[in-house]
Amino acid sequence: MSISAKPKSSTPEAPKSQKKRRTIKRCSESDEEGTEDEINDSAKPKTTSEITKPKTSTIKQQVAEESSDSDHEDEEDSEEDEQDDEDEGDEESSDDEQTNTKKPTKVNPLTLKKQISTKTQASKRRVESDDDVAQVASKSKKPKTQPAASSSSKKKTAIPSKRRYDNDSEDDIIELTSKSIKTKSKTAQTQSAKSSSSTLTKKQTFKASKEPEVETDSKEEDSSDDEEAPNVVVTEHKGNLFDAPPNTLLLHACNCMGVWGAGIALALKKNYPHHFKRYKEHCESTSPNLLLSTCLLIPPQPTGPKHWVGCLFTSRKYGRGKDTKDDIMDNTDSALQDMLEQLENMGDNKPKYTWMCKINSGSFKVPWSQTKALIEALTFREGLHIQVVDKK
Ligand SMILES: Nc1ncnc2c1ncn2[C@@H]1O[C@H](COP(=O)(O)OP(=O)(O)OC[C@H]2O[C@H](OP(=O)(O)O)[C@H](O)[C@@H]2O)[C@@H](O)[C@H]1O
Repeated sequence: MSISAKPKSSTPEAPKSQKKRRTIKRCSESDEEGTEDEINDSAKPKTTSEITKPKTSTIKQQVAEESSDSDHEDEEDSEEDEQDDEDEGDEESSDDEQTNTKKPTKVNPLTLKKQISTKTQASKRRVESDDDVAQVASKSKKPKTQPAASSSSKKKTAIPSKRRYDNDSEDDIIELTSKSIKTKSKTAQTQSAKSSSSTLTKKQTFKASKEPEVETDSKEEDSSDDEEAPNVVVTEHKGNLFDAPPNTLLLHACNCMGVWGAGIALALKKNYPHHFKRYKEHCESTSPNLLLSTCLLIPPQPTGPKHWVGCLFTSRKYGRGKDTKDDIMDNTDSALQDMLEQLENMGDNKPKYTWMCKINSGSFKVPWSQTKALIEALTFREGLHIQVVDKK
């Protein structure tokens, strides 16, 4: 099977030479709450391998960064100050250097779509492959600039995940009838039906509308590789992210420093203290370099809103030490793909809905249109509708 590497750039000649891929342990593994353990035992997905996913992240050799964010709480300032000691140069010089040493990240949506589709399909097989390793297993370098790279160059490493699911919470969840979601989903399906005849037209279909597989066994793998997964569908509306129905995944962008100190992250910290605790513990137990470009899915907690919180590690630091826009986009792409892989491996235990704020568009200062285009270029075999909610 030929696996195409995910293109991270329209300029293949400019490899992101300083990036490496690593494997990290999922956050859920670090859960120490007895209740959660019990829940996990009782609500364990069908097989361990189903909740085992290849963990990937991109390590960026830390070019001179500095961060001196003063917008955060004292304890967070302290943390950042510690990090500042590791940094050198000011924000501008850091950005300049990063810009000079890293490739542009403009993505060709069509190329990306095709290659991501292939990658996603390949990743599931990798989960069951041979590479179960310890928490910090080295990974092959992510071939972000080699669209035609061989499968070995993008090989991921499967990590046994002890992901926990709050079965009680899910039992409590009422079958929701989010009219807007259903209406938009139907619209997406309709659009898909109209566009399905053209391979060049972006598909917006969900699994329910997927045509039955008729391939023979011998061709099953090849046909799976060739099968074009539907694009992730994004719709937007005004509102409060926290008004999502139960069993919704709330996605937001995070730094890797264990700090939710501003913007929607701060609001999450106040409204979802247990989720924040999980996030913080995860950051404290894992190197920022390993967290970057990954996604942490925190299930509903025993108390508080029955929401999942999805932390997309799109920047290593925050404030003035945040990554460049190009790097944030790059990291966002990888983190979202990581999220999709996890969702796929969850099977029926995945969150029912997915809501997102306009990630990266606040503190991280990346125009929302760029992030949105990136998300819409993603594909997901089971189909995914992300409702973007913004207060403004
Ligand atoms: N209740 C609500 N419902 C719906 N939308 C809401 C909302 N509240 C705010 N928004 C909008 O949500 C978007 C994102 O804006 P944000 O600045 O928050 O996030 P971002 O992704 O640019 O940056 C991430 C870093 O910001 C944080 O703070 P620190 O790094 O600690 O400094 C993190 O920790 C990360 O590191 C903006 O459109 C806001 O209008």
